[in-house]
Parts: sequence; C-alpha cells; structure tokens
Amino acid sequence: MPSDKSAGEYDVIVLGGGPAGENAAAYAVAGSARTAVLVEPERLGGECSYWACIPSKALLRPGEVLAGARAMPGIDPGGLGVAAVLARRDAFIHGRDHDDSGQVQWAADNGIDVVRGAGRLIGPRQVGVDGRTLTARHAVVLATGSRPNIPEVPGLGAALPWTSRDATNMAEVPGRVVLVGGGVVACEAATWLSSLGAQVTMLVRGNALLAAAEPFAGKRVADALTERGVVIRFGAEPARVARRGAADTGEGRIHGGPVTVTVHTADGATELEADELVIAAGRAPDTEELGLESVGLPSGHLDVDDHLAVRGVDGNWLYAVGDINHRAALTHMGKYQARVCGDVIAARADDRPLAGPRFTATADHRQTPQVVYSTPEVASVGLTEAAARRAGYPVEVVETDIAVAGSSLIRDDYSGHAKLVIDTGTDTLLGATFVGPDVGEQLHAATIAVVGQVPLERLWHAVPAFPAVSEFWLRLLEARRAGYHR
Ligand SMILES: Cc1cc2nc3c(=O)[nH]c(=O)nc-3n(C[C@H](O)[C@H](O)[C@H](O)COP(=O)(O)OP(=O)(O)OC[C@H]3O[C@@H](n4cnc5c(N)ncnc54)[C@H](O)[C@@H]3O)c2cc1C
Ligand SMILES: NC(=O)c1ccc[n+]([C@@H]2O[C@H](COP(=O)([O-])OP(=O)(O)OC[C@H]3O[C@@H](n4cnc5c(N)ncnc54)[C@H](O)[C@@H]3O)[C@@H](O)[C@H]2O)c1
Repeated sequence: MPSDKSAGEYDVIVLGGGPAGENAAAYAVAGSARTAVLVEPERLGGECSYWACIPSKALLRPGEVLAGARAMPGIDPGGLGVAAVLARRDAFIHGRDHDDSGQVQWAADNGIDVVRGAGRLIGPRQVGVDGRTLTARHAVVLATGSRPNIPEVPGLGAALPWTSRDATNMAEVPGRVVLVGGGVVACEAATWLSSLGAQVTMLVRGNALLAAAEPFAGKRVADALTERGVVIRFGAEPARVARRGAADTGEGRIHGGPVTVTVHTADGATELEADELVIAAGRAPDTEELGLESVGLPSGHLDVDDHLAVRGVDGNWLYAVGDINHRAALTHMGKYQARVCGDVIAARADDRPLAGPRFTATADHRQTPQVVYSTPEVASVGLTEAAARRAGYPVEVVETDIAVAGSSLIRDDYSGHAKLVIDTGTDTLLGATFVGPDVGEQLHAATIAVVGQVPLERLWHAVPAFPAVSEFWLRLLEARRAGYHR
C-alpha cells in the first residue's frame, strides 16, 4: 500500500539536501514505488554546490591555468581579470542567490518530494518541520552536514570574520587577509586569494600545512605559497581580535573596518592588521537543533555502523550519511555512503538480505581518496606511511620525483613528487600521495590499485602510455626494483 503523503507519511525521510542526502533519497527509492521527501532549509545541493567544492574550484582553476601559461614559452599571458573570474564562479553557483531550481527539478524527476524548512527528530520515525509532523515507514536519514568551527578567541565573534562561505562567495577581494588554519580550506583559500591579488598571512598553530598528509606534501605547498608571496606563520594562533566598525555587509563583502589580530607564538605576542580575517579552523557537527535527545542520542557527530545505521537506536530506522558521521568529510565519500545507505534501506524495506559488498561501506575507513586543489595539487588515497606504521602494517615505501617526458612536455616548470606505501605482507598498496600540477587526475589509478588490492607484481603489467605524466608509475615500480637490486 502506498504511503499517505497527504498525512505526512513517507517511506523515507531525509534531513538535508546536500550531496549525501540527495543520493540517499534517490538510491532508497530507485526502481520502486517507495516515497521519499528531502527536508532542506536552504538550498538543494547543500554546502558543496554553492559555498564549498564548486565555487572554490571555480576560483582556483584560473590561477592554475595562468601559472601553466606563464611556464610555457610562446604564450604571453597577461593576468587574471578578477571580475571575469568571479562571474565564472557565479555561473557555477547559479548566481549569488544560488538558484536551486535545477536540483528541485531533479528531485521531482526522481519521484522525491521537497519540503523547505529545518527538520528535527521528535521521536522514533517522526520528524517535525515548522509545526508539521512527518512520519517515516522505513527510514529517517540524517544528512545535515557540518558548520565552520569558530575558535573561542576574545573579540573574534564580534569582528564578524569571514568563514569559508564568504571566501568562496567573495564579491570583493580584500587587500590584506589574515587566514587562520593550515588545513585543506586554508591552503586552497590562500591559493585563490593570493592569485586574485590579496596579500595573505596564514596563522598555523602547528608546524606544517596539511598535517594529516605525507610531510613532503605540506612542505611543497608551503614552499609554493611562500614563493607567490603568502606569509606563513607556524606555531601561531590568534589570541585576541579587535575591529572598528564591524558590520554585516553581506556574504563575501568586507565586514567593516580593518581587523587587528593579536597573534601568540612561542616568542611572544605580535599584532597584525588586515582588511579581512578568514577562519578556516575545521568543521563541527551541527546537531544541537536536530532533536537527537528525543531518540536517546547525545549531540555531536553520529556514530554509524558500516550500513550507515546510527548505533544506539533500535529497529534499524535511523541512518546518518556525509559530514555528520565524520567518517570522511568529503563530498564523494558522503555520496558513496549515501549509495550504500539507500541500497540498505531499499533492501530492508523489501526484506532482502544485505548480501554482497554493495551494502557495506568500507572505502571510507582506510581507502579514502582526496585531492587538495592548491598549487601544486596534493592527491592522496589510503594511508600515509606514518598512519600505516601506526596501524601495525609491515611497510615499505618508494618515492620518486615526477620527472618524466610527459610532465616536462606539459609544463616547463613541472615539479612533482610521488610516494607509494606498500604492505609487504601482501605486496599491495596501502596508500599513495602525489604532489604536482594536475596530479588530481592521476589519483584514480592509485585508488583502483588500493581498493582492488592489486599486487605490485601485477601492476608491473599496467603499462603507462608514453609520453604521459602517468609514466611516473613506471618510475615508482622501477625504483622499487632497484631497491631490491633485481
Ligand atoms: C570551502 C570548502 C571546500 C570544499 N571542497 C571540497 C572538495 O573540493 N571536494 C570534496 O570532496 N569536499 C570538499 N569540501 C567538503 C564538502 O563540502 C562536504 O564534505 C560536503 O558538502 C558534505 O556533504 P553533506 O551532504 O554531508 O553536507 P552539506 O553539503 O553540508 O549539506 C547538508 C545540508 O543539510 C541542510 N540542513 C542543515 N540542518 C538541517 C535540518 N535541521 N533539517 C534539514 N536540513 C538541514 C543544510 O542546509 C545543507 O543543505 C569542501 C568544504 C569546504 C568548506
Ligand atoms: N579539496 C578537498 O577535498 C577539500 C577542500 C576543502 C575542504 N575539504 C574538507 O572540508 C573539511 C574542512 O576543512 P578545514 O580545512 O576547515 O579543516 P582541516 O581539519 O583540514 O584543517 C583545520 C585547520 O584548522 C586548525 N585549527 C583547528 N582549530 C583551531 C583553533 N582553535 N585555532 C587555530 N587553528 C585551529 C588546524 O590546526 C588545521 O590546520 C575537511 O574535512 C576537508 O577535507 C576538502
């Protein structure tokens, strides 16, 4: 019997219309008569489409193309036209109002209803939205993402600093920027802000950029940022912030007068003045208003099993996908979890067994691919050497500079480095990291080798085309042979 939608009854209710929520809904109803509703207070498409992945990559690409052109004899590049770069970014985010009508149409085409508003659990299988109660026959999926972590620093909140939403949606380029953080958002934002003309100072509390990556990756990104004029202050944290005339002038506009940041380092305190302060200090779960207490759960990241069902809730009706479960806070991994979750919901609704790998998320434990679109790019999958050793694997590593015919043909200034982390017990790859221009496009071969557990002896027979950048795979395998003197 179909669910009674007029009474607010659906087979599947999904809170959050970001990439994870959209995919969970679509997979849960695909090829069936099941009904689903996406509950979304802002825009279908979520953070990724309008304030994160898409605008940031739209802002980064022109600087990368310009750098490549400048390294190519015979091309006489002028520079970046800021207005044109921002206009192209705006086209990708469907205008500054973030028109999501295309996504709404996609939902309709897939038989998914959309309810605008913030959803809240009000009991088992029950969701409240603006005074209306929705009831799920099979599943509720929480996919409400994350919000920026704003450190508790005196004066910081009152200074109305930029978050990643302002930086990706910037409407004007601040002359001087202090950027707090040394992670992925900070490295990417420093790259596009500096390529668009801002003088950027990064405050990094640790002693490396991209601290979770192979150390050579953060070092190469730091060197490149420094070369383009970014000042990086390691071991530095904001201790106090003051701003004259702080004003909410709108997303991506400079929020008032100059900001003074008192910076703590091991050597004492100094003061920096900037036109804008950007906070890129990680993400926090946004669960305080989700009503988790109504089903006996504490606030914070949700703990899920490998079918994406929330642990601590009986009856297999509550699931969590994407940033909210903190397994791998990346769009492609949230979508991966959502595909598994949707398939699990569908199978359970049909009383089918969860037989086969399709119903179990595994890649987001130790096989996660990621590309940091800084200049140079950092592409990685799986475990770093340090993480593999911590996990107790018997480890061998091979490294090589990416200096092959293909790379030198692509850019005269090509500089890159590659590293493989090998489990000597099984002769398979645990992880790989590549740094260099456009190495993101090289990553999927490594992901397939890691997930497919392809023995290195077999990889020898995967012959890279000549003269392609991917020939560095051959160099890596040769370096390993040379290490064995065979
Ligand atoms: C600047 C930046 C750049 C990034 N670049 C990349 C990248 O290049 N590649 C990559 O893989 N990842 C990138 N990420 C990470 C990526 O954006 C997230 O991992 C991804 O958006 C998570 O998807 P999600 O569906 O879990 O959450 P979100 O995209 O955050 O969507 C969650 C949705 O839930 C809605 N919501 C919130 N509360 C409620 C509620 N109570 N009821 C209903 N709905 C609610 C929100 O409005 C939102 O639309 C980037 C992040 C940032 C900040
Ligand atoms: N290309 C991509 O794949 C991409 C791009 C952007 C963001 N993302 C994802 O979005 C998420 C958020 O990125 P992010 O860069 O904000 O987080 P992150 O965890 O990568 O980096 C956070 C940085 O903030 C610093 N920090 C944390 N708390 C601080 C404090 N109180 N004071 C000063 N510094 C502090 C950390 O030391 C670190 O340098 C990550 O999961 C990231 O992978 C992915």
